[in-house]
Amino acid sequence: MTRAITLHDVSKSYTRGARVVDRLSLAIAPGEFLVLLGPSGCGKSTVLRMIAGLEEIDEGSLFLDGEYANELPPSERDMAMVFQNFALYPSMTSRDNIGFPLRIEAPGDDPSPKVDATARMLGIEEILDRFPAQLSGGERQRVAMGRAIARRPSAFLMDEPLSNLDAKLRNHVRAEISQLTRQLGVTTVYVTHDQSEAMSLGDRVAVLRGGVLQQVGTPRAVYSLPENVFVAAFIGTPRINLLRGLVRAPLDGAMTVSLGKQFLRLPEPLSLDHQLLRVQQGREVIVGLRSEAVRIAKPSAARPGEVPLTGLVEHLEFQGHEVLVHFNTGSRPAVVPELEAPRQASDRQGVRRRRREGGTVLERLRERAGALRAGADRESGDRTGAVVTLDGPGRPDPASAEPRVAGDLIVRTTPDIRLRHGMQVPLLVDLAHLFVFDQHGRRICPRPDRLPDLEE
Ligand SMILES: Nc1ncnc2c1ncn2[C@@H]1O[C@H](COP(=O)(O)OP(=O)(O)OP(=O)(O)O)[C@@H](O)[C@H]1O
Repeated sequence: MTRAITLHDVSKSYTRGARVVDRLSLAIAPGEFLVLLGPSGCGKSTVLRMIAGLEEIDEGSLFLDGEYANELPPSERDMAMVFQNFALYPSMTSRDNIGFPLRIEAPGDDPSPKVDATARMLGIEEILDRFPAQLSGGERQRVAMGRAIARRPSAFLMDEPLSNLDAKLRNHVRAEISQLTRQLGVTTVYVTHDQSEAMSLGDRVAVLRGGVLQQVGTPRAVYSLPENVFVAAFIGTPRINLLRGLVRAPLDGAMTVSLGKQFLRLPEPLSLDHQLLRVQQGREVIVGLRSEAVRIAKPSAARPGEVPLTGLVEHLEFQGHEVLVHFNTGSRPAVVPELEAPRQASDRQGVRRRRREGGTVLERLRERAGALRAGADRESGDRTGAVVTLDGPGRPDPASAEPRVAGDLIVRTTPDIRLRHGMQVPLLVDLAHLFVFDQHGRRICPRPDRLPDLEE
């Protein structure tokens, strides 16, 4: 039987003070493949270990198939864990490793039929008599999977199971895991910091940052409608272009989003999404353009909804089937500095120091928004908003956060377009793919489900 796993307002702190998981609520359906995604140190493994019963839940509740399970011992949860280091017993053959949980579960029973069936399913019959030291990384991971599935648990909990494999093997085993879990129809909770892994495996992806759930949705939804700038920047390759913009909405002229030296003119009649931007008049916003939102073409080739920009070629990344062109458009990139950062207490000092020095773009945006706002968000229960997102403890030196090559706008193009460093190139921006985030980093275009409070 496969199970429903529900977390309700679950929190956890290891030491007095900072919560590493902060009021997390998630409902995972029976048979669902849910990926917990987020940067290192955001609390993913802690959530998994709380579900497994290996870590105590400080506050909130865990329900398994609707039954309160906070105090249920791990052995009674009927779940199997797969770890990144495979955790095989070195002195046991693959056969014994796979059969080990079966022998614990039913001492005296011969585990061979189940071990053989599992090995057939994974295509590892040939290596059953070898020891872990005689196996490749991929084979070891398959044996570890075999051990997890042999006793047909009601849920799999996988903690970065592919991170010790090389890139090619990772893709291969990733496909196998997807196939296998779907075939078995067992609820799976899978932890990773690799967004492409999350997108390709998950029925749904839950994005965590600093222990706080930012968004949960299908891979398509989190990519196409990220709720805040953190999710937008964490998901998608190449990373979304984030530019500082200023909304101008004169009473007697066209509405524009200024990007420093150039601007995006919003076509009239204004769409509802663009009309709602009017309340941002005179305010700084963050403009998000995924690489597919911009193409290289002359203004005369513009289709409805496309507006012109120009860019100076600063760098070309040849990828074989495509080229990533880094343009300088004269705009200033907005930085999400904590994306890859582990939480570190010592970072707090750095935050204070950077605040005194003026801080990064988003720090300044956040400060303008006011610290009070963060408190208001917490009280009103809105903890996914980017005030919290941008105000977290994990804040490394912005310079080291994301090595960005020169250029503020990355555009994908086919390799047959001949471009050279220093060329000025006409671009068209498809406003149907325009994202705008407010000072708090929350998405305001396309409009969020909940319309923003006009008093904010
Ligand atoms: N046993 C522990 N005692 C104290 N702090 C811990 C313990 N385990 C984890 N932490 C801290 O809790 C935070 C969350 O850790 P966790 O392992 O859940 O994150 P993660 O998102 O899985 O990270 P990674 O991807 O690097 O494994 C980190 O700051 C970590 O240092």
